[in-house]
Amino acid sequence: MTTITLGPAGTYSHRAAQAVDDGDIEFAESMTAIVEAVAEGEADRGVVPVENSIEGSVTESLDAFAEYDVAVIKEIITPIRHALLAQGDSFDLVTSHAQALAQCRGWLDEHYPGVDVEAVASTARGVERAREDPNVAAIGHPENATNGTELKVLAEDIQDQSSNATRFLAVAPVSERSEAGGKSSFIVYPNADYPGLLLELLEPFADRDINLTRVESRPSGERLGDYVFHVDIAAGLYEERTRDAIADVEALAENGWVRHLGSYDSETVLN
Ligand SMILES: O=C(O)C(=O)Cc1ccccc1
Repeated sequence: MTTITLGPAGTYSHRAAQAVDDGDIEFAESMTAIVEAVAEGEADRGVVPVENSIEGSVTESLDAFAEYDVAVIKEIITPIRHALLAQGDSFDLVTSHAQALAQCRGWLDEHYPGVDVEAVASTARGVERAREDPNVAAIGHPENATNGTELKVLAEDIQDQSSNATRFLAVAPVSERSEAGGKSSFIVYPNADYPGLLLELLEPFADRDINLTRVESRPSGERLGDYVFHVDIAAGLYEERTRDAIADVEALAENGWVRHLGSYDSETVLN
C-alpha cells in the first residue's frame, strides 16, 4: 500500500499518515498533487490537512476535493506543537508552511518583532532551508532537529494557542467509498441563487436531527458570489435518515451537482 502526503519527510502530514498506515510513504509538495495522485490511481491513499483550530480551513485541500473524484475514508485529528529550529541563536528569516507561520504569529511578534517570514511548501521544506543556511530559522515539529544534520531547538510550544489541533483526511480511490462510519462529507454546488437557498439546503439535516459538524463555502470559480458548499455531518450514509436528507439536497441542487465523499470514522492521534 502506498500513501502519498505532503513532504519532504518530517511534515505534520507525514506524521498523521504514519499514524494510520505503516506502508510505503511517498511525498508530494502540494495538497492538489496528493489528491490528484489518488484520483488517478498513482497512490492507494492520500493524507491532507483540511482544517486547523487556530487558522481555519486549508482551502487548497477543499478545492482539490471539489475538483477530483476521491473517497474520504478516515479523519485524523492531531495536536500540533510547533518548535523554532535553527543552526544557532541568531537568524534573520523565519520560514515554514503558511499555516504554521500563521499559528505562531503572536509568538513571533513578541519574541522576534519585525523578523522577516517566508512561506514555503511545508514545515519540513522550511527545516531543509534552515539546515542549508545559518541565517534561516524554521518552524516545525521538534523531532526535525535530530533527523539529519543537527539543528538547535530554540523554543518549543510556540503556537499561539496551546490547544492547536489539525484535522487531516485520508482519501482513497472512489471504488473504496464507504457508507459505514459516524461522519459523512459531501460537496454541494446548487448552481442557483435565491433568498433562503442555504437555509433550504440545511433544513433536511435539521428535520432529521442530524448534527452538522462543518459548513464551508468556497468560490465556485464560475462567477463572483457563486459558491460550492462543503458539508460534514455527524451521521453515516448507512443510516436511512442520512440518505433521505441527501436525496432532498440532491433535489435542491438539480441544476448543479452533489459530490459524495463518503462516510468514515475519526481517530485522534497523539504524536
Ligand atoms: O507543512 C506541514 O508540516 C504540513 O503537514 C501542513 C501543516 C502545517 C501546519 C500545521 C498542520 C499542517
